[in-house]
Amino acid sequence: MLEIKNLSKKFQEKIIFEKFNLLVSKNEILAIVGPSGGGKTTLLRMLAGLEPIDQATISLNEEVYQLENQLFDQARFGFVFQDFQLFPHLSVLENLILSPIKTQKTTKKAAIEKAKQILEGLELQELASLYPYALSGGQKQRVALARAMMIDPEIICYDEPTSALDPALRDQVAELLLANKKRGATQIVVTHDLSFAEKVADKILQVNPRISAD
Ligand SMILES: Nc1ncnc2c1ncn2[C@@H]1O[C@H](COP(=O)(O)OP(=O)(O)OP(=O)(O)O)[C@@H](O)[C@H]1O
Repeated sequence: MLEIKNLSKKFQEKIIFEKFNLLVSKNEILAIVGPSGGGKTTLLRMLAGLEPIDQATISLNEEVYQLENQLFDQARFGFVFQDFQLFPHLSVLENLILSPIKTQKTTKKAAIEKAKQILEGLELQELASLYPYALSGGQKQRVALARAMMIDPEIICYDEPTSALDPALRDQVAELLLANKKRGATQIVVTHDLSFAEKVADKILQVNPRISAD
């Protein structure tokens, strides 16, 4: 269970979050929707430790994180950002195996085996030796999803995971999220796509309905 209480965040004088609360239970999929500029990406960036949090109480399975020490245990989180953040100098397979080898001391052989399995599940096995520049936007998006799953994170956060995909591939991503749920993952998905949210989510949370695009 991930719980965020009384989160505040400002950029200069602009209030993005004020006393914002979020609760996602183990195994749940929470969809976060809201207007452009409402703070959805900022929320994920704060969880990823990429953006400082002004104030909040955040706990994961009742264990409270000390924000001032940046004690987020990133090995328990997986993130798929909108710009995918694939390493350009590494092949698809190398992109997938880097983190488990570095952070979890998985053997290269085991990591490759797992990567192949995950790629197959997403029908991406043909892409294993390609470099990111040779992939389409939708392929990069699904490789980023595959990479996030390599470390079996407890919480997986996705920023607009279907934005580059046609309807058939959107369905594939929906199935992937549901399969991750079966595996025990807790998931947070930021999306503009309400029908996708309704299809996969247990709960839908509206962020900052008052704030409109700037
Ligand atoms: N580093 C920053 N410095 C100043 N303002 C920022 C910064 N990052 C984001 N903002 C502002 O914070 C607000 C929230 O941005 P954010 O990208 O989180 O919104 P969003 O809900 O993800 O929007 P979209 O749906 O368009 O992706 C916007 O007004 C944005 O301009």
